[in-house]
Amino acid sequence: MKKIGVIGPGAIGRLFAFFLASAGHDVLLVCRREAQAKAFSEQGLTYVDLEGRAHHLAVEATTGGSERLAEAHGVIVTVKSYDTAAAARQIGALNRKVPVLSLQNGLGNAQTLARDVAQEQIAVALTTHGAIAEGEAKVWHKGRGQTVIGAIEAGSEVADWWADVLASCAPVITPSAEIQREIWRKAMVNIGINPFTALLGVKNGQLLREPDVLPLMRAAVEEAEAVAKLAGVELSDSMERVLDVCRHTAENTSSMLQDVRLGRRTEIDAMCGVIVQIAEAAGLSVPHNLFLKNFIKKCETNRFELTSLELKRLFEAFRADL
Ligand SMILES: NC(=O)C1=CN([C@@H]2O[C@H](COP(=O)(O)OP(=O)(O)OC[C@H]3O[C@@H](n4cnc5c(N)ncnc54)[C@H](OP(=O)(O)O)[C@@H]3O)[C@@H](O)[C@H]2O)C=CC1
Ligand SMILES: CC(C)(CO)C(=O)C(=O)O
Repeated sequence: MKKIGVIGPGAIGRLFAFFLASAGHDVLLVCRREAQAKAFSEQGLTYVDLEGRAHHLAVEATTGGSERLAEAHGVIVTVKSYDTAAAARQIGALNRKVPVLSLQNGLGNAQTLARDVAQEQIAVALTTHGAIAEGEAKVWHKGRGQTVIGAIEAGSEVADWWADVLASCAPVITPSAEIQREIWRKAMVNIGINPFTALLGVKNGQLLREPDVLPLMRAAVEEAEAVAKLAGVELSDSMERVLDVCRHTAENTSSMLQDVRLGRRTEIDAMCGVIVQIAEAAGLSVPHNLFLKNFIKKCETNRFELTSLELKRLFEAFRADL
């Protein structure tokens, strides 16, 4: 059994912490707020399974960051992409080699971790499990998913180490020798779903019933596929995958819709933002991704919801002004 630190015990961190702890691993939840660490220490971790049954486990939690992580055999990063740099610094301060797993969405998390952590220590996992955090110490498991794991450095054994640790507890772990490709594939799905659900205020499945919006989703995903190609990753059929995920996660409230509803920052910069950045550097026009990036930013500061016709007209006006 291993001692595993989880930096960022929000929805997905709590879900995997529960999987690990219930398989007998020793889990340390690394929080950034004292109130959260206190809630875990006093109430334990509550996991509500897919049938709605609640399970409680005692867990260790700290705001002690690097000092308390000193004993960990491995560290999982489950902060949002814009907080990855802070988590990387905490791991870098350990000053020793420890297997690290980025269990996050978005483009660029592994590169951010690699500023403070040796590349050979870093693995990335992409998961389609769905989880919603409630309060400080409870998580609802909202969709059974699959998890793909790969190392970012060829030849590194770090992904096998993590696959072994997680195989005992998290359902369906698939090792991948092509993790960069998986990261881009997941980004395509997030670009095709997340900003649209957030702007319309709808669950994932509703997008399938929005004829005014489906062409915008397709165009955004095709722009992102062209940018992936510039980055050396050839993808095809991304829109079909988007539609498939909408069907399979029809009742999900996407993470971006949850964020805007709660007045939190979204991960748009690590999705459409990266697409815009790479495209601009290469002189490629990506109006749909630029539109989504700009309007999600507006939505973060001043929440609004649009009808699909309003969204279509807003994009047409935006494009005419470019
Ligand atoms: N939820 C889901 O179903 C899925 C999420 N993902 C991805 O997983 C990642 C995490 O998402 P999710 O769990 O939903 O996000 P949450 O916002 O629920 O959780 C993130 C947590 O990280 C904490 N945090 C941020 N910085 C630090 C730090 N330096 N030290 C300690 N804690 C920190 C936050 O603390 P605070 O409470 O103080 O803000 C918050 O509790 C994202 O990239 C997301 O896209 C992927 C698949 C599914
Ligand atoms: C796959 C999807 C779209 C599921 O909701 C997701 O990853 C998210 O919400 O961030």
